Amino acid sequence: MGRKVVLTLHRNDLRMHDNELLHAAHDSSHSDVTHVLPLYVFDERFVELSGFPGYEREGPEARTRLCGFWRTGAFRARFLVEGVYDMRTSLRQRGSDLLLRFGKMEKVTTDVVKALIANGDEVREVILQKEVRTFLHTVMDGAKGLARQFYTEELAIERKLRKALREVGVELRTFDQVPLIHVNDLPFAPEAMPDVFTPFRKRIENLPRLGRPPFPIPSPFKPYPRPPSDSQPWPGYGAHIELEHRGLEYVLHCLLRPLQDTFQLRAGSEGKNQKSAFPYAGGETPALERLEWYFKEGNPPPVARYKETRNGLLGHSYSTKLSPFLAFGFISPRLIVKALDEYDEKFRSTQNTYWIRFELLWRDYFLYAARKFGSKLFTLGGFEERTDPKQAAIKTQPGWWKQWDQDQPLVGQTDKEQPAVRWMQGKTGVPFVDANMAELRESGFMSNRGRQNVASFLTKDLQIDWRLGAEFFESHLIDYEPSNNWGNWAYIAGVGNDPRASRQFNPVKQGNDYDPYGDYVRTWLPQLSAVPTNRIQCPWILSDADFNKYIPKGSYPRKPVIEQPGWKAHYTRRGPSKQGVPNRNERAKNLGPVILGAAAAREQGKKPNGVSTATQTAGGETDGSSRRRETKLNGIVRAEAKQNGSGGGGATKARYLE
Ligand SMILES: Cc1cc2nc3c(=O)[nH]c(=O)nc-3n(C[C@H](O)[C@H](O)[C@H](O)COP(=O)(O)OP(=O)(O)OC[C@H]3O[C@@H](n4cnc5c(N)ncnc54)[C@H](O)[C@@H]3O)c2cc1C
Repeated sequence: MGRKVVLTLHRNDLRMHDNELLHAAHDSSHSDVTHVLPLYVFDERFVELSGFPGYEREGPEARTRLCGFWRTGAFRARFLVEGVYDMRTSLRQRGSDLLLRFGKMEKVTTDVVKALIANGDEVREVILQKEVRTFLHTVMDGAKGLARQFYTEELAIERKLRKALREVGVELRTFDQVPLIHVNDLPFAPEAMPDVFTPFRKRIENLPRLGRPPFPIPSPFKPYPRPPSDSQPWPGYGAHIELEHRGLEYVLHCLLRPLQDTFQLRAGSEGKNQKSAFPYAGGETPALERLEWYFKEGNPPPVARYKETRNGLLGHSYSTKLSPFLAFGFISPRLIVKALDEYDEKFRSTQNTYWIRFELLWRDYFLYAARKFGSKLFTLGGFEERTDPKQAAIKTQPGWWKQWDQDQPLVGQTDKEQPAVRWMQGKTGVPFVDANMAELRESGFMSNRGRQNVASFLTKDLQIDWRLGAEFFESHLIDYEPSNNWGNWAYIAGVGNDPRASRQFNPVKQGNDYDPYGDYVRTWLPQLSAVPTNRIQCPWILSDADFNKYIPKGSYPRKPVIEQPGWKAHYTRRGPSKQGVPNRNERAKNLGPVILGAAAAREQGKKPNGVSTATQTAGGETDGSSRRRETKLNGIVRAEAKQNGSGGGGATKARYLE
């Protein structure tokens, strides 16, 4: 008699705990199912597969759309492979397995289903995690007055898969399990969610509970359907017997092989950087170890200091470091909330746990905002094209953003490279920015504080198209998640949902505040090790003699790529500057028509209003430090972020925060 099989197709849900796919495949509605086949497909659209001998790609290389960076850089590729093999081990320990294949997800899956059917098996259904951005998006075409519909990339793939499976008589079932708050539990229709974070958060916080309880791990596991014979394995690239046996290192080697180009260091190919703030391997096992360590190790455990340490830069203990695990679904957000609840219960303290929940709501906020605004997540004018079309029109005028001229070859001299290139290389000459970029390039991680600073520097100081930054992060970050990355970038660039679009960071002040002894800069820019602490954030003000004395020749730019007047007050650390010229996003709010004129002038090759574009953001500074008001609500300490490091979202009267 043929086997009755359910196929669970895994993407960013590579875990045993709280996995609705595995739960559904084993639950009572499938009591007559005899086998479960878990499948993972390395999809050529997201990960470059040309390093596998004999692999024939169907589509183009897995590169980002605008800048052509590898979509999955070396650190994330390693992290992913580690996680996939970790899940495979866990499944094998339970008598199951994980089938690994390479290609296009919809094609590979359908081929496996066909092979099962040809073998006389009955395929009951294929189960898949629904990605949040799986929806149809309607856009009005202004010129033609027509409504045009776009598929998100995820929806396009899901539709193709559903169609191909239907043709062989098999249904696809999807489950929503990426956000903490299930879509059906939202206190508003997803398309009517509040545009701004604070009202979104407040509505969610009024729910009776934050997220559903996690699903248990199925026990026992239904057996894995072995192929008819070793000589006839399940189809698809990867069926090759050698690949099956060579394992993780071989797969990794093939994935890393093509990932060498100008801005991609040999990152990841040599394993973990000892200095990294994220020293973990990928997978559910390390994720659970981290959770355990963070919530239980020591008395009190690290979670007890989250609020005070979350803006740290060095070492792994300063924040939860759960984002990379969340991005691949190695850990479920509901399990994190369970750990938070248990901690609250045990220690009767909600101070720190509140702030972790708060941050997790930022994650949900960006996930749902991406769903609401669809393709606007990736457009130059961002969400603002829908929320404030007039502002968006100003900010999408030609000349508003500078571009990276990719045809211009590298000149090999730092101070002559294009500003975009200096930013990517971590050679802007502004140590706090460069140290963060070095950390990203050499470890695949960067703190939230660092991300805000380098993003602000690229978009507000250098005025470069923010999508370059988003794509660079997409390529390099191990915790890359589309909605959270692009949403945060748009937010900082002033085209997202930040009610205060003028948010701008002063990297000298930020360096003084968050790296007061220069330890962080010295860790990632060892060539600056000998620079005295009072000059470590602004080495350009050293005399020539001192610069040459402290910094090895040619190892660091003599001058920063840009110097803002507002930084000067912080060279001598006299405290925060009160002066400031509004940055251009602020001007866009107040002086839209003037800037429109300026943009037009720039297009004609003139300097707008006699001001060079480089100085238009002069003086703007945002510290981003916490200004929180804590109130008691329902017996729980709640905190209002007037302005917080991750973009508190609350309106504030101060133009520049100290
Ligand atoms: C320009 C920019 C790009 C970013 N790109 C990503 C990305 O691709 N993927 C990603 O997961 N996060 C991204 N973030 C958000 C944030 O920087 C990281 O989630 C955070 O640094 C991860 O470290 P952690 O897990 O120790 O965070 P913690 O401080 O411990 O926070 C706990 C969790 O809350 C969530 N969280 C915290 N801050 C934010 C935030 N600002 N937005 C959304 N969720 C948040 C994360 O899931 C995080 O794991 C980006 C932020 C900026 C400014």
